Amino acid sequence: MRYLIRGGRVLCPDGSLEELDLRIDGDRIVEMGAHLPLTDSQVIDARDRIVLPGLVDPHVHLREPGQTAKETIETGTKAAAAGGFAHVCCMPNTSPVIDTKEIVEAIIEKADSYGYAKVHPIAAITHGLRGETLTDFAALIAAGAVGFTDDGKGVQRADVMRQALLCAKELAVPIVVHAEDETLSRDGHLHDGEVAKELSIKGIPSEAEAVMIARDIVLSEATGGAVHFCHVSPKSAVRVIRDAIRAGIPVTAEVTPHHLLLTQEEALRVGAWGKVNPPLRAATDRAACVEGLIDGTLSMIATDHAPHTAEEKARPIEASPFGFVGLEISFPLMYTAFVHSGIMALGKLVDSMARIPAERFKLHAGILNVGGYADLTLIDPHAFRRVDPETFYSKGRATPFAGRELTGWPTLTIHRGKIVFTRAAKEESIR
Ligand SMILES: NC(=O)N[C@@H](CC(=O)O)C(=O)O
Ligand SMILES: [Zn+2]
Ligand SMILES: [Zn+2]
Repeated sequence: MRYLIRGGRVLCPDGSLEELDLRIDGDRIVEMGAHLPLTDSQVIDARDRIVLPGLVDPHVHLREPGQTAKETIETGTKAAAAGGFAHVCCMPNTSPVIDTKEIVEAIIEKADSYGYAKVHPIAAITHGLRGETLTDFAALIAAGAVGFTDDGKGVQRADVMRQALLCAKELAVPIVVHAEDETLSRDGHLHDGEVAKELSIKGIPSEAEAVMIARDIVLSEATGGAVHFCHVSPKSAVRVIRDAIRAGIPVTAEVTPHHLLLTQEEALRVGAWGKVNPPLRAATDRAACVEGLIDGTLSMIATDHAPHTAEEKARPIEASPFGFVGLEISFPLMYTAFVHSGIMALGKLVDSMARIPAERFKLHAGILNVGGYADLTLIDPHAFRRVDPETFYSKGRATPFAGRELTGWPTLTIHRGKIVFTRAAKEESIR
């Protein structure tokens, strides 16, 4: 199949927007230029659209194998396509845990058979996420794993983390850190602040996250093993990561749209739909995350898409699991808050949502160029729509952003030369 994507403003690798046509042949971009001839290609009208590289999300939970009432590889990758993502890294806290090469291979194969988006498993650091013995990193990488994490839990033992970093250095992959010291976080449900106090709910202090980040920076420096910090949320953590990067220690970090845009007060408004780990914190923490995004300390945006069933997220806060969905609204959330508002250049946002995560996990993705894979996303920078969880492809419905008016919605997603998502024209602007 040949497509001619015509008349759009294309985000070029140097960050500029240029009115260019793109030709796709098979799974590749074969031509980019002004006013390309039709030559037996099917036209995709991209006037009034911005053309971006397919986005890359370094942190999603697809829940397969084992938790298919929450999500499946099929529904999760459909949600990715609807959010403009061509690549997602999936987390290993499934059941069974992604700790064998057979499970890694099965996930990749299944995702490829659907073809909505590429899935790159991040395998477990330790068997069963028990925090004790390392998995077979080399075998898991050979099967397609792009990093290692015990996400959902922090690796409590420093000796185990040091060993993991030594192996990671040897194999040139990052250790992806969910930072949570359980001696400080245990039994907590919300940020340890005013709202938790008001609701008489046990809190999770910022230090539970920051002390483990500080520990792993020290271990990264000592071993030379690379660390990627997940979903950074407290001010203290942003500061120590910034210092570590300045000191040349091989660390990177991601931040979520929810930690950039929301605070602990959400619990009063949306209850368990705003319960997430790490928790939505204080206004000073949120401001520090924004500062970290702007200055490049937090160089990647991750959704931490964490679907649960409607029943689970309808429970009272203390009985509900941590996490909510994000894939289908992450780009419009970020675009509206940071680009439409004039705070950040589009090129920088897309770097943080495509090029930089692709580089970190060595994915062939994240920029538009001739000869590269035809993974791309058309964005409507004009229309405003409200977030309506009922329209999600994900099985998850919970999000504290329900009802928000956003712009910058993906209207068409192409993955490996195939159209994998189009937004229905009837979903027109509300403004
Ligand atoms: N973020 C969450 O609140 N939940 C995640 C686990 C995690 O990312 O730590 C989940 O798997 O549900
Ligand atoms: Zn986590
Ligand atoms: Zn996660």
